[in-house]
Amino acid sequence: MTIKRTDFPDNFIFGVATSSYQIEGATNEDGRGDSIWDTFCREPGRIQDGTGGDVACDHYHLWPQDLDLIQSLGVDAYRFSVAWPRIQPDGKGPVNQKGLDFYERLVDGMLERGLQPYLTLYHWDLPQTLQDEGGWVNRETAYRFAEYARVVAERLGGRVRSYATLNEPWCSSILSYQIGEHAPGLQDRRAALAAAHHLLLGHGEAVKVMRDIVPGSSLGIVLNLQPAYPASDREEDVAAARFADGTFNRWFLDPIFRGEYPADIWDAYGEDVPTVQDGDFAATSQPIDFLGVNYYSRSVNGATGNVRPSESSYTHMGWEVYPQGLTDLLVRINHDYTVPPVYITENGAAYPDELEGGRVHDAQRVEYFKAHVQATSDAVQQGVNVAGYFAWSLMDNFEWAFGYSRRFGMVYVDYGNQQRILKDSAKWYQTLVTRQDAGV
Ligand SMILES: OC[C@@H]1[C@@H](O)[C@H](O)[C@@H](O)c2nc(CNc3ccccc3)cn21
Repeated sequence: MTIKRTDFPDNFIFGVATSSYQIEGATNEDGRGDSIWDTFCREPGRIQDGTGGDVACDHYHLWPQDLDLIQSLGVDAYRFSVAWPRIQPDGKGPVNQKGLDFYERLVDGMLERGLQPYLTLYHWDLPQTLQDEGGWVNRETAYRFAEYARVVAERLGGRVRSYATLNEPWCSSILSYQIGEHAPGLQDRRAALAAAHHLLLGHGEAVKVMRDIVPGSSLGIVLNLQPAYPASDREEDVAAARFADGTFNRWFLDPIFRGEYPADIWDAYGEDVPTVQDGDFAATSQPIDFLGVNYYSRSVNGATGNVRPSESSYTHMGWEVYPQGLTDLLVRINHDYTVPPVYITENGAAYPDELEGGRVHDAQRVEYFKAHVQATSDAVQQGVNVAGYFAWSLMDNFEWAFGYSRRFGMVYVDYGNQQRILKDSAKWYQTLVTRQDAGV
């Protein structure tokens, strides 16, 4: 099998993705306020290597060369996120014009290079001042988010045609307020479920506001979805997989596409369920123009916990390489829900890359991308309306609780001198997207 660009529709978008906190640095520059990640990184023990996003890839200063790099790959689009604390340092009220100016220059730079901007409004960097008032557990934050969305849309609306409200509300709620591995690092399921609800409410309120400001633009949301497979056909394993699917996938898909929470999981959550007010589901489920799917791996669920199939290979994050899971996931959501066009907004892998003679031979990552681009094509062939694929990530960057110890980039970053070096995977992607018939 040789996956080729021509295996996809002519208007299929290939891109690369990043996020503000992971690449920008300049956390104290031009009026930017603190985010919850600046606070979290200062708390001892939170980040595996004790680092933070103060410098990261210094993209705030190196963005022209980084856009040149993206352009050199031959991709159609660039998925990036706007840092709320650069736009409203206190999360509400006064707007920081220098922050808006930065993103205006960045977007103009994309357009000048023929790159389509795919903007994400929120990729986890909540202004700390809002967290001081409860963060996403506070329903008011949903309304502050819609106000922030208005500010961005009013400034960039003439240039940007695609807006995702949230990146991965599961991570911004469950991982952050229940599991506690991400900022703000709380461990309270009731708080996490309230946060999840207010994130989805904020998504809905922001879409409502943006419909008037940027008519004709494509508005959507990005979910991390993970297909759950039972370890065996034993009833208890099947039940474990259904519960995992419910808490990870359906708890977010259902309020967006069905205007309700899944009854089985609602019952399982008992008294921890969120307070739902009249009109909330009308907001969370209003029509959107695309669904972004971040896919990395699957889960294999047993009654006594997750299973790690011994015959599979695993990435540096310990995630199983399972490309079939992407096809299965896309076919399933296309069958179970009435979905708009789908973008794979993130897909990629971390491996312990070695710089050798100025080269990085990341053969495992090349194979990962080939297999998952093929899996995406398989879903298209099975009738799923997939409109694009964004590789995670353009370049190595701050990998949240893992700091800089995990490299996801197709471009290597030497943090000592901020040099960018194309890995073999970047070269493979370049041949794919520029129709040079990349071989398998
Ligand atoms: O971990 C790799 C990327 C991360 O760098 C992105 O900022 C984020 O959007 C992202 N989401 C996932 C998948 N979801 C996930 C699940 C468990 C823990 C952390 C992320 C992977 N990634």
